[in-house]
Amino acid sequence: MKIALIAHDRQKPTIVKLATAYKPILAQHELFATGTTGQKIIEATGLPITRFKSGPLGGDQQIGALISENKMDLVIFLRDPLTAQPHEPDVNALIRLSDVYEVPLATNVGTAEVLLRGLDLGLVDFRKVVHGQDVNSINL
Ligand SMILES: O=C(CO)COP(=O)(O)O
Repeated sequence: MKIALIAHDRQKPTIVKLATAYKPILAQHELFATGTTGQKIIEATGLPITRFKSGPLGGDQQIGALISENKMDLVIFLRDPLTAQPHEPDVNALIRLSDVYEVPLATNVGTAEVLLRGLDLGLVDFRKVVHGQDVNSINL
């Protein structure tokens, strides 16, 4: 599965802790991130991550574009609900596209943990249908 990891500045320590705790699960998947978030996770965990631009410089839009092509299966976006972001329209666009394409999205660490545990249990396998795998070969 393709997983996007994104965090606003005040949430970066949290996403680093999350990625460290769930490294064994994350390591089984293809990881993507916005620029600074990806850098911090790579430094802390050594996980291979494809990094896009920083969020305010278009990174959210780059990930949104992949969502619109069904090339992203799960998004963890730890938003800062208490700080205004200069690129709020990009943040909203990414979340909106996740809803349009029915991509599981966590915007806080509590939901992120549920999603990652669910991913490990195969609960996100419905995404394989999107990728053309025969529905009868998937335990839904
Ligand atoms: O701003 C962001 C998401 O909106 C995250 O970008 P960075 O990971 O580059 O800090």
